Amino acid sequence: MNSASLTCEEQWKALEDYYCKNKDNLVLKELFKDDPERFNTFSIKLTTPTDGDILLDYSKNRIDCHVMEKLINLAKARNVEEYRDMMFKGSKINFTEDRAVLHIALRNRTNDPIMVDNKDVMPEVNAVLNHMKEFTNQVLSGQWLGYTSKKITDIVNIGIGGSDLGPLMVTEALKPYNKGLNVHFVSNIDGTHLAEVLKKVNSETVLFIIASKTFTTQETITNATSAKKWFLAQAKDEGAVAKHFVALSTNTPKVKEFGIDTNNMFGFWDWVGGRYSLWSAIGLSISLSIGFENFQNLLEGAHFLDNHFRTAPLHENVPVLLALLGIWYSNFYGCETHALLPYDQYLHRFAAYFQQGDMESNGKYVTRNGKVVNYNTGPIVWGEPGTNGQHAFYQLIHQGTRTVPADFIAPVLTHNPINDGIHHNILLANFLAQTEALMMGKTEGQAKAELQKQGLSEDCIAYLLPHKVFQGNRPTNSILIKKLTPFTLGALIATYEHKIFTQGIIWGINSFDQWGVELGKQKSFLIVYTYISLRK
Ligand SMILES: O=P(O)(O)OC[C@H]1O[C@H](O)[C@@H](O)[C@@H](O)[C@@H]1O
Repeated sequence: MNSASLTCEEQWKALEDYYCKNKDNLVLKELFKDDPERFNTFSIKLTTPTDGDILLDYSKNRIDCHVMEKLINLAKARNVEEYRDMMFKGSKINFTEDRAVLHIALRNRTNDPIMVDNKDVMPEVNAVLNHMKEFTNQVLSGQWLGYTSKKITDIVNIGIGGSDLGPLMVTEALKPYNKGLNVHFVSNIDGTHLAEVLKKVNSETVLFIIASKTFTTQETITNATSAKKWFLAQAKDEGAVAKHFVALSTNTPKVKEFGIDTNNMFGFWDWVGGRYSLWSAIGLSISLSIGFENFQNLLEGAHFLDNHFRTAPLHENVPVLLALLGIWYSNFYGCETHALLPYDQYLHRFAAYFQQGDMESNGKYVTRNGKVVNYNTGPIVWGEPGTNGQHAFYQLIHQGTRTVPADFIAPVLTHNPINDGIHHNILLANFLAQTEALMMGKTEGQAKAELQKQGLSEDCIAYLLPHKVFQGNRPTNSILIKKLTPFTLGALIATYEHKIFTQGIIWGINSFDQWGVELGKQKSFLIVYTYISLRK
C-alpha cells in the first residue's frame, strides 16, 4: 500500500500546479456559459428500487474536467478503492485500536459473510436485529407492560455522542413514521436535561434506554443512575427495574453491575464506532419510534448506498465525488469549513449529527505513518436548515471574506403539503434561488442598474454600490431526494459516512479512533473525583 506523504504524490503536485495556473479561470458563470452540457457532465442520478431518484448536482463547483480527472487520479494513487475493499472485508483498518470498521455489516441486507478473526459476524448481527424486532413489536403492540401493568407510552434514550446524536437525528427526521410512542433524549450531564424530561414522563409508562457502547461514559452513567433513583422512589421495587430499563452496549459486566437484566441488553461489537452506531442496537429508540419495518428500510437505504460506493467507478461514485470536492476546497482553496444546509425541517439535526461524524473522524493531524501532516485535514462542519439559515448566517456565505463550500439538501416532495403545498414550493424556490445567487453573484453593472431604477441620486448610488455587489462564484452541491423516507435517509447518511471515509484515506489518517475525546474525559474524571472527595 502507498505510504508516500500526500504532498509528495505526483497527483497532488499536478493538482497544485493546475490550481496555481487556473484558479482564476474557474469562474462558474463563465464555465456554464461555455458549456451547455455542464449540468449533465457534473451530475449523477441514482435510482433507488422504490423510493425514487437521488440526484447529486455538483456542477456549481469551481471545477472542470481536468480538475476532476486529477482528483480521481489522486484517489487512485492513495488506494481509496483498496482501503474501501478492506473495510468491506472486515480488515482491521482502525489500526490504533486494532479493530475492523464494520458499520456496513449492520446493514448488510444480503447477508454475505463478513469475517473478523475468522468468524462470520452476520449471524450475531441478525440475532440482535431479531431481538430488536421482537422487543419493538412487544412494546408497540402493548404486550410489554410496566410494573403496574400499563402500556409503555414514552421512551427516554440516555446516551451521549454517538449514542445520542444518531438516534436523535433520525427519530426527528422520520417523525412522520412515528408509531405513537413519545420519544425523549437525555445527553447532557447538566441535570436540567434529565429533570426537564422527567417532568414529562410517568414512572408507570416510561421505558429508559441506556445507550452506551462502553457503559462507562460519565454523563450517561450519571444520568442513568439518577433516572433509576427517580424511578425507584416511585416504584419502590427493585424488581420493577427490569420492566423499565434496557441497555444498549458492548459491555455486559458493566450492564450487570448497573442492575439491568442482561435479557434486556442489546449488544453490539467493538467494530462499530460510536458515531457509526445508529444502525446497531444503538438504533433501538429509532426502531421503537418508527417500527422495526421502517428501521429495516433505513438499513436497506444505507445498504443500497454501500453497494454503490463499493461498485461504482470513482468518477461516478457519489461519496467519492463529494470527498474529492471537499479535498479540492480544503487543501487547494484553503477553505476552513463545510456547511450542511438541509431544506427540510425534519433534518434539523442533520448538521449536528455530522459534526460528530466528520469532525470526530477526520479532525486529526497524525498520519498512518505517525507523522504530523503538512496539510489541512477535516473541515469544520456546521449548518442549520434552510430557510432559517438564510436569515442568520448566509450573509457571510454570500459576502464574507471566506469561501464556504456548502451542500444544499432537499426532498422534492414534502410530507406536509399544507395550504396546497405553497410552503414547500416556496422552500424549494429558496433552495434554487440561493444556489444560483451564490454562483452568479451580482455584478457592478447589475447592482448599479437596480439602484438607478430606484431613482437614487448619482452620489447615493456611488456610495451604496460597493455594498450591493456580490462576487459570486461561491461553490455548492445540490443533493435532491424524492421524499424523506427511511430508505432515502439511510442512503443519505451512508453517503456522508463514505465521503468521510474517502477523505480520511486520502489524508492518510485513521478516521475511526477518537483519542482527542479521551484526553478531556480522563481529565474530567480526575477533577470530578477530587471534587467529590473534597465534599466528603
Ligand atoms: O457510547 P459511549 O461509550 O457512551 O460513548 C459516547 C461517546 O463518547 C465519546 O465522546 C466518544 O468516544 C464518542 O465517539 C462516543 O460516541
